[in-house]
Amino acid sequence: MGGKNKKRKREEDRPAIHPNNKYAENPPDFAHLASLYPSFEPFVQYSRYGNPRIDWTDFNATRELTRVLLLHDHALNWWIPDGQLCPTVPNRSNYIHWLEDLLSSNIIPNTISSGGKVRGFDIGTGANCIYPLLGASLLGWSFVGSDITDVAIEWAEKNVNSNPHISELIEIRRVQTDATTSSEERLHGEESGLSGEIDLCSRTETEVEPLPILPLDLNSCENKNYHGPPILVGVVRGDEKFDFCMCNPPFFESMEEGGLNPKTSCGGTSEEMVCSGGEKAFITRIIEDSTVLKHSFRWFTSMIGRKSNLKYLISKLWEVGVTVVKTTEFVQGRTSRWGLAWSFLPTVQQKSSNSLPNKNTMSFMLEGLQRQHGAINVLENVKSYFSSHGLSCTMNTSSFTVDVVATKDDCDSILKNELPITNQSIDYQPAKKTSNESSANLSCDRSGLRLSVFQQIPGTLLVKGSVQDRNSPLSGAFSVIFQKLEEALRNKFCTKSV
Ligand SMILES: C[S@@+](CC[C@H](N)C(=O)[O-])C[C@H]1O[C@@H](n2cnc3c(N)ncnc32)[C@H](O)[C@@H]1O
Repeated sequence: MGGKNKKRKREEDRPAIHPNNKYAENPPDFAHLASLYPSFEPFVQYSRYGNPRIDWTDFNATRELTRVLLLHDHALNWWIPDGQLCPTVPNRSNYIHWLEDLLSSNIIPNTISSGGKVRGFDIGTGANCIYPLLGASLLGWSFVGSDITDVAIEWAEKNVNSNPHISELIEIRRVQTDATTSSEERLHGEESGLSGEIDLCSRTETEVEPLPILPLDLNSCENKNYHGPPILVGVVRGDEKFDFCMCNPPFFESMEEGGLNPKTSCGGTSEEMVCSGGEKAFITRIIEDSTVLKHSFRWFTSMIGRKSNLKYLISKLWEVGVTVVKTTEFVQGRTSRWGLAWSFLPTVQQKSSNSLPNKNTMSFMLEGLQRQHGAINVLENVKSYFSSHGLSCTMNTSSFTVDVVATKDDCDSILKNELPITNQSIDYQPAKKTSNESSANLSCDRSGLRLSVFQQIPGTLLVKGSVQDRNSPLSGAFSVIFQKLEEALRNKFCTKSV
């Protein structure tokens, strides 16, 4: 009984289909579709209570369902050859709608696309080309869809060309497969011949600009590196800009690992489902590529099949210095997938604080913190940052504030030195501000700064700073000092493995 309740509770807690998804309120009606499409009719069976269903273990049934849903609900002509990965339309639509949310959230200012037209890059578009087809037909987005196999390129192009109303919006781009690169080779573009790796597939040939050397220690990616063809670096041209990239990666390291879900048959060849190191290595490569192409995309995103990989990948992201990480869960039936998004562009919040150097109040978010790094821990480190520069600080653990007293010389000391935040133990000072000295500090030649730490949601803290005396010498240096504090706290809290 308890077990049943727990299970029901778990299912209630699971995130639902995206509210903008066409199927959120109206799931596919098999009986209605069967009455409209005679080719679908033989695949629909009825329970003894008259409920229509299809046999999910029959590839032909799932493919025909996808075909009629794309035709009926999206006016799209579509087909794939036997055995190719067959997408489920409601599930794939969720990813598109999540991207729509990200783009409209304005977390990252819209500096990339021109004229409000959204442009995306679908890594591994597959024979089914499902994301560009849905993105273009639902939202008018334009896409480059890349892939490595002949069958994917051939059928993706067929699927695009069968839909003349959106075909102008989608370019299918072949990635050359003979250019498999190890991490070491990729570090030296000229050795791997990156400039020759693109087959632009009937588009005008454009040479890829030389790419900078990757700033990462690639050996740190355990021993299961990705050794396949290029993914973004060497495929995206130097002059291209995208609002986002997306990817449903090859999840598995081998077909055996993938196994076959006996309850469904969505097809999927080894080229589609398998790569060296599985999704963890594939997405790690996307992350590495994103450090090189950080200004070419507003958002980098990928789907993730295993929750255990999510933690590793998030920690990798903070290591490479992203400004923001977002995650979501995609649920269809009993299957969960996760969405991971990141960017290197200044978030709107960071941008607005940076663009107002003489502001008296600034703030930043620390996201993706490990559980043991709570507000108190961050507060202690704020105090230690200032006291390590010789400033006098009072920490109040009730209001979660640190009051800093600084002379002009103190300010100069912080601006000149870059002392790292250490793990030094901290002497707590009384929470109450009692000494006369403290009030005197806030006047005349001495100035006061107040730093506050707020818990937003688990794992996310807001750090706010405000100048207490607008005429103080500290006021002019406040934004620089605050940015240095932000950098030090990010280095301390946002770079360790989760
Ligand atoms: C899991 S399938 C996804 C297909 C389709 N996007 C979908 O969601 O159904 C992964 C795709 O990635 C392609 N792929 C593998 N390595 C690639 C690479 N380096 N660049 C581009 N595509 C790649 C495979 O050929 C395959 O079509």
